[in-house]
Amino acid sequence: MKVLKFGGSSVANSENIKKVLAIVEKTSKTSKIAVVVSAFGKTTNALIEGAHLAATKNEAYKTVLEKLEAHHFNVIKDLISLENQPEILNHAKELFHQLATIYEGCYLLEELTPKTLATISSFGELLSSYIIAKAANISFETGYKDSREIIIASNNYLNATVNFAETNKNITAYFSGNQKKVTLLPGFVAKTSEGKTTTLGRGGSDYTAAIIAAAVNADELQIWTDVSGMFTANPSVVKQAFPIPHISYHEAMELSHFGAKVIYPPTIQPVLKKEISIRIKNTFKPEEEGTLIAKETSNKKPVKGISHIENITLITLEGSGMVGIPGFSKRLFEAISFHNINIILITQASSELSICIGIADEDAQKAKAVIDETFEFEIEKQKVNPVKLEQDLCIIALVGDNMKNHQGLSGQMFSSLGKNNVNIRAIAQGSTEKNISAVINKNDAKKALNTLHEQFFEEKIKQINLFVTGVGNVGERFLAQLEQQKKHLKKHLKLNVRVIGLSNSRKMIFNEKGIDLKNWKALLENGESTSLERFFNKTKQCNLRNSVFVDNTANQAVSEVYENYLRQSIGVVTCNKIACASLLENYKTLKAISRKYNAPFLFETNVGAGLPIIDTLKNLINSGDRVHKIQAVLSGSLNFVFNNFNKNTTFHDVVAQAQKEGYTEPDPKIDLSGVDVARKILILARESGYDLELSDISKNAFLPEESLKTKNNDDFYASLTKNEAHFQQIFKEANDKNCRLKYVAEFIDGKANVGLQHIPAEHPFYNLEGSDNIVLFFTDRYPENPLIIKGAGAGADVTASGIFADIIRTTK
Ligand SMILES: Nc1ncnc2c1ncn2[C@@H]1O[C@H](COP(=O)(O)OP(=O)(O)O)[C@@H](O)[C@H]1O
Ligand SMILES: N[C@@H](CC(=O)OP(=O)(O)O)C(=O)O
Repeated sequence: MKVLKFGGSSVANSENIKKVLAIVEKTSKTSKIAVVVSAFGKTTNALIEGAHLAATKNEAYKTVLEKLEAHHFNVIKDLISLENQPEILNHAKELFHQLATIYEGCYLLEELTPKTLATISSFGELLSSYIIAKAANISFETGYKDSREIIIASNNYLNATVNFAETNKNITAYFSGNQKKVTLLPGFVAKTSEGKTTTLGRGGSDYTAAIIAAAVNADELQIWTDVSGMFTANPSVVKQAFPIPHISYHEAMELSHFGAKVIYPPTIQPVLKKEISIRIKNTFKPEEEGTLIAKETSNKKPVKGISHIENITLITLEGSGMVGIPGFSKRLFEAISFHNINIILITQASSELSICIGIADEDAQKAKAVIDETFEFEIEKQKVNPVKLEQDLCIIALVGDNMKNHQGLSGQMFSSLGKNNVNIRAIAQGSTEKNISAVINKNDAKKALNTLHEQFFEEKIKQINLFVTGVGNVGERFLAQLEQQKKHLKKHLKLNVRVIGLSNSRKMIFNEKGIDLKNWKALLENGESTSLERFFNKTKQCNLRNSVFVDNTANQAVSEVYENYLRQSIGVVTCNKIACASLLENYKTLKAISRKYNAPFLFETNVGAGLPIIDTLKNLINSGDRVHKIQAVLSGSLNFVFNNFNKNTTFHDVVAQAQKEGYTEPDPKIDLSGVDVARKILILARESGYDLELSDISKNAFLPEESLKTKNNDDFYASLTKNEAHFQQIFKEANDKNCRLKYVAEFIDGKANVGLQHIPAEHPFYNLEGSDNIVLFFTDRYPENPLIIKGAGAGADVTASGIFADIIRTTK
């Protein structure tokens, strides 16, 4: 014999019930079966809500009742042919009439006892089982048995304890005398020995099915629900979660205790003793295998699943008077259990200075009152502090029988949470090591579950969540490259890089599933208005793991918000040089915060666009080398300008061309004044370990004073035209000596300067083409022949590729 249980979601409406009937009919062809059904989805909640409304003198209970009645009548009309409807509708009407009378009693008396609430809740299953049994009978012979006649339980009405001796006798007697292939029974409900209706606790239909399965020694217990098995994590929170094919009783119990709702924890007890296997199946995808729960599993993976319980309060009892005095914990636990408060987690510091327990939020105030009363004397004598409550928490737990045989799992768990700025308030690990639990803030639950899932189940694909600001030349190219490389990154680097937030100076858009990069322009145009603060707040709210803020602007204000991101453990990748070239103190603070919060701060594109200059320098320094001298041509735009400027061109036109090709900063004066090059050599000096300010760098300006003083691009260009003779003179002086003009940056033994130089033909800078950059590092290991890096040092495409490389570096 097999026992099949269909949950509320499986019988939520007539369409679903038809699917259930098909499964029942098919299974009954090969085995005798008992079918346990829950109330139609959400009915129990509605019944309870109606009861509370009635007892608080709120007439809205009538609306709840009307809606329930209408839904049940509609299901009957959908499933049963017209001529058979009257009998069934009449019986349902009779049940609703009884329910209305009980509600009215609560309304008049303004009272709701657990006994009355249990009776009210039982109507969901009584109605559903009756209707489904009648519908089934149309196609195949189906018996019906009211579970209250066979399951006997205590008068703890909302969470009754089963009398197994009586119950098992009743069940075996009933089924041995019943030859029907299919018998339908309501879940959740039972009767006390005095004959009163009682219930087995929320989710108790699973328990009904398990009790029957154990009593009849069933071949299998099948739990049919709306997901294809027990998942590695709650699939509605962790999209990447997948069904666990095979899991042990203990693992399933731990997971369900810690919130994996697919089965109700006590379910396992009766079937475990008899070693009856449980199969979790999906009513809507019956062809999928689901999860098999049995005594042993062949799957030796240490972590089988991750689950969480929401709405937890931590209660801490602490005080110096507790040290070395036996009996404190005993008194605490006795007081708590006497008041029927369930303890979910316990931790005690080995110093014995504090005991900390985790309980459901709804019990918090009661628990505080009980504990304060129990320790009234000690609190008055200041041996123990008044109880401390911390709310809005949740528990996350790693579960697996085999965790005990693997070292370092808790280390991995806590370090990956720490890296993603998830603050851990308490931890507990059972001595059986089947479960490692952590108490964290409720708002971090989604991030924590996804982080742990990635760590323990998705070694292969890592998700990177980008928040990108700036969609100018560089930003646009970056988004295009990302779209183009998406598949490659997934396949070869196992990275799933998604843009979650995107903004320009006016608008922003967010999509937690990832913005469609084929269509970002139109989406952004229709986005909401933005500010740096709003973009940051929204990013913070998303609270996603592996988050990176990408600055593709050259904007001062944007460079001033990096610290906010880093403090949230959100990495920063930027091509904007302003932050790293700002005051030394600020640069050092950003670096320190990046280290403290474990958030990468990467700016490879600050020098030489996509060329690996800063990364190479870091590798030299980290491996113990020392930089003595740097000589470099670091301005792609100035190089382009002086490579193309001669007596046949005008300085104005060449600069305009450089800007058009995307080599200059948005304000070309930043390049031509030498400020941009000064910033770059400053960053290289700082990365080499020298404490320099921008003001320490001497600049040999070649622009006339008048051009330097202009306030906008138009005036700047006009001044270039006006001073054409000055620029031609500069060219002529170099040309007359057979030299080329290069804007050179130098750093020698702690001092830096930038300026235009005459470069002779034999010098390595002489043949530097187009917008190329070159850097010569003279170090302990490269004293005579420098380490040279050379290549295109400006342009949107190469800069975007440098940003790209930094984003990949954040994952290392
Ligand atoms: N680890 C998990 N695996 C599968 N489902 C889970 C898990 N954790 C939580 N759930 C949730 O449990 C739901 C099924 O439980 P429930 O709503 O009680 O079903 P039913 O209506 O069949 O009784 C799923 O839809 C899913 O959202
Ligand atoms: N209907 C009851 C019992 C039950 O087990 O329901 P479900 O199978 O839908 O979780 C409840 O909601 O608690």
